[in-house]
Amino acid sequence: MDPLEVTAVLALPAALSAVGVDNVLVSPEYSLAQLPLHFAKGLTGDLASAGSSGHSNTSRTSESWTWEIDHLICHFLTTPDELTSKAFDYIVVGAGVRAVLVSSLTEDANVNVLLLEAGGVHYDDPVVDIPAQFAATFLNPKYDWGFPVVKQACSNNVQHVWPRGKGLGMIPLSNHPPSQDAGNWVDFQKYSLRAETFHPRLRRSPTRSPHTYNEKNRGTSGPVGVTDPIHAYTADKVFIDTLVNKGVTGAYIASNNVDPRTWKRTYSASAYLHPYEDRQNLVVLPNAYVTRVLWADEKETLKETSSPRPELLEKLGVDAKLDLPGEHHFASVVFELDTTKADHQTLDLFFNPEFAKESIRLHAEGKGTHRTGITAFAFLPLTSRAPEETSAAIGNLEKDIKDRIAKGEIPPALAKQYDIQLETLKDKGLPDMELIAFPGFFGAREIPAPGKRFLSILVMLNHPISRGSIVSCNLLPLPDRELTLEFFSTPRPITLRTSQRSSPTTSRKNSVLVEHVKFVRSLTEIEPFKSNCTEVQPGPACTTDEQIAGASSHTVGSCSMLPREDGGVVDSKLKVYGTKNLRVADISIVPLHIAAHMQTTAYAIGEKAADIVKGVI
Ligand SMILES: Cc1cc2nc3c(=O)[nH]c(=O)nc-3n(C[C@H](O)[C@H](O)[C@H](O)COP(=O)(O)OP(=O)(O)OC[C@H]3O[C@@H](n4cnc5c(N)ncnc54)[C@H](O)[C@@H]3O)c2cc1C
Repeated sequence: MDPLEVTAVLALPAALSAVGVDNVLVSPEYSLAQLPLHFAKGLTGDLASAGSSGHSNTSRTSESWTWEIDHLICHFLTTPDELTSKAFDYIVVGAGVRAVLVSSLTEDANVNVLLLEAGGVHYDDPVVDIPAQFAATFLNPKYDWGFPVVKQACSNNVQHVWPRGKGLGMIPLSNHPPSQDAGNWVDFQKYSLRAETFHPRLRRSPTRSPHTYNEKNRGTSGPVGVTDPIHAYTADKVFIDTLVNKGVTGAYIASNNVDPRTWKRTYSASAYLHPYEDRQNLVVLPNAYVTRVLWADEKETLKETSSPRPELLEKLGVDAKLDLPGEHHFASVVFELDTTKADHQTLDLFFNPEFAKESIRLHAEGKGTHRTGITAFAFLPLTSRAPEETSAAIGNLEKDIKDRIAKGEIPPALAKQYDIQLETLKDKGLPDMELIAFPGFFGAREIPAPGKRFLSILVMLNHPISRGSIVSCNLLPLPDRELTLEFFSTPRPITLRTSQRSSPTTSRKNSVLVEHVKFVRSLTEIEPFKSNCTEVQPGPACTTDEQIAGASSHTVGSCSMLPREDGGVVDSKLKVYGTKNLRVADISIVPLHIAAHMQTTAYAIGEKAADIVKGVI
């Protein structure tokens, strides 16, 4: 069969259906995560209502689609009607990391690019710009799609929600170059350095844990501003000193995507789009939800996203290969801080409207807590928990996987991934467990009484064994998806039998993640955690593994760059197999999870994609 050729995209409203193209870049891959639904309510103070300057707004329901675009924001934004008469060399769908590509392609004034973004524009929006407000975007429909996922018995039938960025430019905050297990390190380093300018901290606080960095791994002239935090929390010191006293290394103060000249966040739209709004060859249309890519022969259509399950896509007349998205599994343990031991200033203070208001005022003067996001992290090898127990557990896991491969329960492509993951888990130098010291309340259950201060330790699994799925249920009028997380299931659970406390019935949930949660709970036996922190969630009443089980964020791999026979969706030039001019250029091409948050990798992908699409490499 001849490769499929893209001729147009179909976006809502219907007026856009005739937009012609030579090339199409498709992205919209959403990551999975579960976050406490109430979380964002408290932290914003009155900021949410102070809110965005209201540049654009779209309300979307399954019945209606409303357009309200404010033309005044900047001239490169346009309306659907203006577009129908134009032809473009490239149509880019989704303005996450693809903003990098758009900026690079439009350097050539002869190349016309249309960028269609389903969300709105957030320039000059304090919720986005102010670093300490990062949590205010979570599950807020203005910034976050917040997809509900299918409830599953293997994760206690909890209703998880899957946050995904919505709007012009991906806006993550904490900045973590991955460990060197991330594939081609030299290539990665080249492109990630190209994206950032690192600003070392202007002033140093000798009493707090220092930020350390290797100059060779920091960029000096890229568009994304990154700095080490001006402000570190007392809770960070409690966290880091406790890990040091426990004898494990890997805790540090991380950098944030913040420009210290303005103390505002930098994100892909502010770095790669806003500065180029006078380019006549760039047309950006926000609030444009792409529903279909139209092929030249008009016989076949491809769903706007993902690499769904063949049997379901058959019903939709869509040809697709594999669906194996992976996810950083996630849980949290919340501790109340004892303020008689130290003046623990945490993000909980934003629950107080007066404090929140004063913080906004201070930020405008370049002062105060609003300049900083999350600061303290630790990346630890699985083996740092309890070396002997852990290596026995990894042995059990390996045996379990091999048995299932022998029974034909695990497809060959996934078996290859498991081989790599098992080697990573065994490696004493590579991190598998990530701990985030969140200076405030970040729990999945009830909101705490006002006035208290908290330290939440977020526990993330860097190399999860489970795989989820994203399945298209219908194409039009609006796309609908079935999102499944499959936490603790691959497809049936793979267990680590390390805990003496676990009975045979509870061992089903005795996953690596649960072991990590137990590690965090055990920190209360060590100083300074011991005197400063009392566990409130999941709380002392929670003693079985089932009760501990949690959820996650950061999905990759729904359009993996792999050989076709291993279930790959794109080739090494980002081209979707079997097509002539359709590419995917975003985090969904990463086939296997890495020990880092994803934005640095996403920017590296964006920078390299620009070289690929322009034919530089
Ligand atoms: C809540 C949350 C917090 C995070 N925090 C961090 C962090 O602190 N540090 C870090 O390193 N990483 C973080 N990440 C991960 C990081 O943000 C993502 O890995 C990264 O944004 C992925 O970039 P992307 O371009 O692939 O996708 P996205 O950034 O999700 O961009 C996809 C874009 O496409 C648009 N879109 C989707 N469907 C359509 C359609 N049909 N038509 C048109 N447009 C469409 C969406 O609205 C969105 O703007 C976080 C992720 C989440 C969800």
